[in-house]
Amino acid sequence: MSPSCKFMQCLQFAARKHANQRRKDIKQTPYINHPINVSTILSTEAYINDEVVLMAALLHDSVEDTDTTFEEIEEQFGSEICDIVREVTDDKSLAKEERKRLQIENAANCSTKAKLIKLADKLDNLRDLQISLPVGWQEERRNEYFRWAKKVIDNLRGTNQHLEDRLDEIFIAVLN
Ligand SMILES: Nc1nc2c(ncn2[C@@H]2O[C@H](COP(=O)(O)OP(=O)(O)O)[C@@H](OP(=O)(O)OP(=O)(O)O)[C@H]2O)c(=O)[nH]1
Ligand SMILES: [Mn+2]
Repeated sequence: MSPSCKFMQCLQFAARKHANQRRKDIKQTPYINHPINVSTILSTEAYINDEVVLMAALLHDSVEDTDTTFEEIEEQFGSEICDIVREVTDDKSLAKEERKRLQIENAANCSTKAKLIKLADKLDNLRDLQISLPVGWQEERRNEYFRWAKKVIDNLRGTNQHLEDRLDEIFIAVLN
């Protein structure tokens, strides 16, 4: 199976939008590696072949973290993908504590497609955290992220056993 023309355009769009952004690690990894990882995890580890999900994964942080608007996404990639991106986008106008609380509270009410992206997003972030501490973070902040992520994941269960198993392996290794 080869990726569709639409999928490749989506990859280009996400790469352009995240072009000047870096991850928080010491190596300043290009940010686009993370949306690519999330889409790849869904394809290779969760066995998802629905391109709507794989494309929404590429776009999942574009509105939250770049100048991308939902209107742009809807115009370029359609309303179904746009609605999924909307579901996985935090409202940055809210205080961080409130955003984190809402992720836990709203997780169970998401669509299955949005839940898949949330599972893969957390899995990639937790893997990064296992490898290294983001610049400026102390050990306690990493532990707090692990504890919070488990609360979000606990409200997403029953969505994809492959991803939930990978996440549980991490929680067993890092939480007591
Ligand atoms: N582990 C890790 N995370 C990094 C790194 N660079 C950037 N991030 C991003 O940081 C976010 C987690 O950090 P927080 O302090 O909790 O959130 P904040 O950036 O919104 O303030 C994640 O956002 P997110 O994808 O929107 O997910 P989430 O906020 O739903 O967890 C993650 O993608 C890195 O090097 N390692
Ligand atoms: Mn993300």
